[in-house]
Amino acid sequence: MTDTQRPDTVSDTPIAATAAASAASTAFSLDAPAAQEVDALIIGAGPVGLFTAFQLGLQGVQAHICDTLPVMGGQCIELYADKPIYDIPGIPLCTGRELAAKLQQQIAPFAPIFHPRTQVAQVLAQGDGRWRVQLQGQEPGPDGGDGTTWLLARTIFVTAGVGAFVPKQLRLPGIEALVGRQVFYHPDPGDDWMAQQAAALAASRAPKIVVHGGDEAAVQAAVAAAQHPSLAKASVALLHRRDQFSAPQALLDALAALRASGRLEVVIGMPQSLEVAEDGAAARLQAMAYIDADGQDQRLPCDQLWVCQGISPKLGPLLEWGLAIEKKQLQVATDTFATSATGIYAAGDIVSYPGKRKLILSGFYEATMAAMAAIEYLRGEKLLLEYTTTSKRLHERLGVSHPD
Ligand SMILES: Cc1cc2nc3c(=O)[nH]c(=O)nc-3n(C[C@H](O)[C@H](O)[C@H](O)COP(=O)(O)OP(=O)(O)OC[C@H]3O[C@@H](n4cnc5c(N)ncnc54)[C@H](O)[C@@H]3O)c2cc1C
Repeated sequence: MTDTQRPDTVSDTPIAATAAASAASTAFSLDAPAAQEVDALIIGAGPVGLFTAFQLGLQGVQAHICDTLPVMGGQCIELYADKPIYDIPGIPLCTGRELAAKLQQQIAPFAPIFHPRTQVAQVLAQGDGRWRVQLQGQEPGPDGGDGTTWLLARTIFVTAGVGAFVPKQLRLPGIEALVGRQVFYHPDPGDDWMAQQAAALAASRAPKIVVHGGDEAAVQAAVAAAQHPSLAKASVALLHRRDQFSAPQALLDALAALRASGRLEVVIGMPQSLEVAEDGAAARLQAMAYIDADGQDQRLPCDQLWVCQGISPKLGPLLEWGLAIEKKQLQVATDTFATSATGIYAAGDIVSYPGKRKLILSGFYEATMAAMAAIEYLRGEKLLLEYTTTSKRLHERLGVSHPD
């Protein structure tokens, strides 16, 4: 089910209202934007969200997965990518990064659709039992729109962990209007993104990129900008409050080499304000004012500002969707992992029930129970237990050979 349709004859109701909702009490939204129909949306691509996609895939359901992070893995990638995990059954030792990679390998046969750098902003009940979900991109979309996608989901799985990992904002007057055009939070310094920035800077004879931050992401972005061939004519400055950076030694060595060669300048200071010129209808960033280590006002010319001040989890809009919550945890039934709203399930660190343990192992169990309950809800019939060892149907879905 992947058709795009305009659900302009169905009603939008906040989740909280659905328990008591009658058709008459709902507000019709005649100008609702087009939405893509999906069977399952997973909110959060941490280990539990990924295993939910696996269990759904085994049952023939292709999931959509969204996350505010650019990559899958949740806490495993964001908080302890290179630290060891010893308590995943059957895997005596792996790092957070390796577990995330193995889970992605496991779900690959089911080709789930990943929406990176996307936060779920709204979940609205429809009169027909489905959920209309607003996915808000962090940057404008390629079509020049505001980066919003709408999905019409039959089931939703909230595997939001400790909250959406979102970049810490740089609080300077006027910065919001520049985000996605000249200001980027925690950019993904891959080839495609670099090429996009090179194209955006092509009109400038001597473009200037300023990276702000002192952690691994900041050093990585500055080194990548200085080394990338498509940005060869851009000057690169790394602005931080002190001349000390926290990153793996190989990255620090690369930074030192680029500084020594003059390709990259480290600027010590604290941002104060942005210098913006009117350029037709749009404001255009020209420079940043900062205070240097001696307390003096300084000016740093700047065509692009890449802000890497760290990432922190925020539960954000999730708390306002109207699902039953206690102490910022979703309440679930332990036989189905259904939430208080029909068709919405939850698993992993975001849920609470008597005896809950915040472990990946528990999350995998909860994800399995939730996916199976959702399949029964979608099909309206009991799900037969099949083993991946012996089931011909499961082998076909996994794309592996079945011994007849
Ligand atoms: C330092 C450390 C070490 C740990 N070591 C272990 C260990 O050894 N063994 C173990 O079992 N557990 C360990 N844990 C705990 C384990 O990491 C968590 O139990 C696990 O990550 C929970 O998985 P999850 O998928 O529920 O949530 P998360 O991993 O938190 O993933 C949730 C994802 O949802 C996204 N998200 C949230 N809200 C939204 C939204 N509205 N829109 C879009 N995306 C959203 C977030 O960005 C995030 O990527 C450790 C935790 C830490 C911090």
